[in-house]
Amino acid sequence: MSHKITDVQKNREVTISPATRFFTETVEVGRLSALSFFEAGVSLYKNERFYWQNSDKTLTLVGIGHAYTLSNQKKTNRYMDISEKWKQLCSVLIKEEKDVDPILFGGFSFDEENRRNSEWDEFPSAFFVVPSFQMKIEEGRTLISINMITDKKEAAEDFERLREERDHLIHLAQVEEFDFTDSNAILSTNERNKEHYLNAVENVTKSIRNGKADKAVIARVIELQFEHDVNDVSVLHSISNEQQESYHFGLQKGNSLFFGATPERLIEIRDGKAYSACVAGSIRRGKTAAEDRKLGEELLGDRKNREEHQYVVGMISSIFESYCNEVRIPKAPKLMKIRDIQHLFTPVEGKLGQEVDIFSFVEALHPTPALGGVPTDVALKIIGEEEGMDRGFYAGPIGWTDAACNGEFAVAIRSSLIKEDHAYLYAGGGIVADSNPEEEYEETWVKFRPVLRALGGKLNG
Ligand SMILES: C=C(O[C@H]1C=CC=C(C(=O)O)[C@@H]1O)C(=O)O
Ligand SMILES: [Mg+2]
Repeated sequence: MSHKITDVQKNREVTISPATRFFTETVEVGRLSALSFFEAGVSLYKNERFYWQNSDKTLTLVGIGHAYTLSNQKKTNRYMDISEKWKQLCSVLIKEEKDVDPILFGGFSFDEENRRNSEWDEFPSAFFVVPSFQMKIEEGRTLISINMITDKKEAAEDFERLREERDHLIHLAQVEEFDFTDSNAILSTNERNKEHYLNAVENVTKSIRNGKADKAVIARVIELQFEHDVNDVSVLHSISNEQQESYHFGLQKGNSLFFGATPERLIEIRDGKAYSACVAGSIRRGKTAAEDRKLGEELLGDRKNREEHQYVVGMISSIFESYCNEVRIPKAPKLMKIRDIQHLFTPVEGKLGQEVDIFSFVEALHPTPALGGVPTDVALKIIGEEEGMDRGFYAGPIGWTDAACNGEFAVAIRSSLIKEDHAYLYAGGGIVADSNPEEEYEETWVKFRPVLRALGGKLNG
């Protein structure tokens, strides 16, 4: 059994100096389960792991250990701050042709202006990690990299120890029989404050009718208490199995795991093109195929839902028009049918005229009116006044980038924060002039379902 490489790990807080170097080395292995690799890191890197799979299932990432963390405590300039620090690190990257680009993975809080004491206290306004051990599964290939950032002149020995550790993790992932089906027994479910939520929706519709805003997304939280600490890997396993159409993510920090299965891409940059998605407007799935079709038709023709959706299309398309050439946006939304819910969906794509920093795209897009509202600043103020909670990383951008400026961020909805034997689940909905509080309340239950099921909770309806 190898041990944790503490002297290498200590370097994770180094600030970039003229001596700093960023080493990476990749090996290709045979097929290896991503969650087995994640779990192989449990004893030595229990709270320093992440997991990501895109909705197309063409990319899976696992990170174990922190070669470096980037965080930001400030309210302003957090996107460019992370971007600049990452660029500095990449400028001292030493890699060979065969090596995969190191990944920076993490996310941003929803709104730094509206933080309060809460379950999110250990999450700063931005939190990103360069993993010590990085797994990337793409195009049928499984690539494991070591990343090491150091100021030491003589780093060969440290690197050799990381190689031993890597081999140990790969071996464990290959042979260990991990139990992914560990069930999490729930002791209680606390809706916190239903009345508060219903009143908030009522107040927001009034404000909208009075012309204060066009739309604002109001969310709520439910809290689960478990008999034991929740098993992180079994939750990730369950959510990935059940939510085939969504992005899957898990990010550990301190004693917490933030995880979810979101259908909503914020931005992807790939080969000089940018992709986003407008996902807003919802209805439940039908019990039969015929009822499902009928509900889908109803959603496509529903004025309130079309209005919720159109604000998102308006905002995302105007950002794309300013960043891209050849912007393509279908005229009318389609249906996105996922396991528990149907949404109105409009894909957006454009060609980038020049290299665009993915963080500046994230900054321009976040929050879209699918999570914030219209106008954005007024909606954020309304959310701060009416919701009465800290969204933390819920509804914020979560994803990855690499040294070549590629990357993808999704919107962290259908998500939950697990803290040992507690879980906090978040769901919200777009409120417009003729929204109805009870109907919105029901819609949040449909949105809680994926995460509630993954946590072993009972489903409402
Ligand atoms: C804010 C959430 O969903 C957004 C995304 C899709 C549909 C939405 C809606 O119909 O209200 C919301 O705008 C959430 O799931 O917590
Ligand atoms: Mg809605």
